[in-house]
Amino acid sequence: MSYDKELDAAKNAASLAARLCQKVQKALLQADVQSKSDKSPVTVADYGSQAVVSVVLQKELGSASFSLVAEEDSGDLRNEKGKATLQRIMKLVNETLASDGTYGTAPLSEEDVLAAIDSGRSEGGPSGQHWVLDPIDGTKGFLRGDQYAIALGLLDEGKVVLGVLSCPNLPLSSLASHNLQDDQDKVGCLFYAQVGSGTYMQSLDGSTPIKVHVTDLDNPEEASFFESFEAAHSLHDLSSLIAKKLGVKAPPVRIDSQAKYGALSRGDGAIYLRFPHKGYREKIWDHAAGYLVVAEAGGVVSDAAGNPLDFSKGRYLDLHEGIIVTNQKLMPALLKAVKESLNEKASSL
Ligand SMILES: Nc1ncnc2c1ncn2[C@@H]1O[C@H](COP(=O)(O)OS(=O)(=O)O)[C@@H](OP(=O)(O)O)[C@H]1O
Ligand SMILES: [Mg+2]
Ligand SMILES: [Mg+2]
Ligand SMILES: [Mg+2]
Repeated sequence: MSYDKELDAAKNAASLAARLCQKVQKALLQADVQSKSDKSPVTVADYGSQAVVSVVLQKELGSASFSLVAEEDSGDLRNEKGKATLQRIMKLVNETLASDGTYGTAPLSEEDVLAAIDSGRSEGGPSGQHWVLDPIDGTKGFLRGDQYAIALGLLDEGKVVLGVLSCPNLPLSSLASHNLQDDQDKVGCLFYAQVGSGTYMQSLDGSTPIKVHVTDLDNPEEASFFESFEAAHSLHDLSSLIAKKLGVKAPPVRIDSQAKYGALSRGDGAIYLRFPHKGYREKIWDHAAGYLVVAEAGGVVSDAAGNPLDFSKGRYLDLHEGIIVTNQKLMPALLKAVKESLNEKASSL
């Protein structure tokens, strides 16, 4: 089965949402940032991006059987306190849709915007098609002016069949060769993958796509690894123990969001390690798009016991301990190092 039509719609949606996010990141006001009930930050751009993606997908593909599993909901925007924020989101969404020329025929009302955000309340699951969206993955990175991604996947019968990652701040050239002082380096990458068809990257302003591959490195000593920028999101001590066991010499590359999956898919680094603190449950929108982008580029994504990720269980992923990503050659050694490190950690408690 081909998902070409869905892929075109997803690329449009994720690119347009990036336009909205870039505009907000350039002129971020304190008033644009709110705290959710779990204390994590959310901005007008998270809500606006979710609304834009929902509207574009439904305009392109119809709304009859549309199902979207997405991170944000409109709860905090429906009370008195949220009124001004909602106004700002509506303005942003309408300006963004109008800037494209294709989607902005009639401006959306406040109710339309709330409904577009809330279309993301689907529970997903093992049957039928469900879009999976993180409107801004790495909100903390977004607030710092660092990396973030608009991550959009499509599930069909419980399997990820499309993955699109829009990374507005990721340099087009490899992070491995990237000179952070060199602000001439162009940024803004769009990664996309369709199951069975490989992974491609183009610039967000529409350059010719190039096919990308994970690294073919087989010596762990030459590998470098990615992990979360935020220590609260992943156990940095544990990844450093794993890296030491593998003989990795390079220091960790800490960047926010699924930009890590994008960077890995083009071989900027060889390994991604993610070990959340005890009790945290991973959500499918934090991994669905990134997973396919890496898998179609020849990489392997699994939990810490080597099991494949199962996106068919609803909004959450059930995992053993954490998520590890690398190429096929390095995976056996990585799994061994992970197992030994987890055992050491358990016996030291
Ligand atoms: N405690 C905890 N543990 C693990 N993960 C958490 C935790 N809290 C949040 N999150 C999720 O992390 C998402 C951000 O992705 P990363 O961890 O890759 O980026 S970062 O480097 O930490 O910024 C982030 O995604 P966004 O909310 O979309 O930014 C969260 O879903
Ligand atoms: Mg996220
Ligand atoms: Mg998010
Ligand atoms: Mg969030």
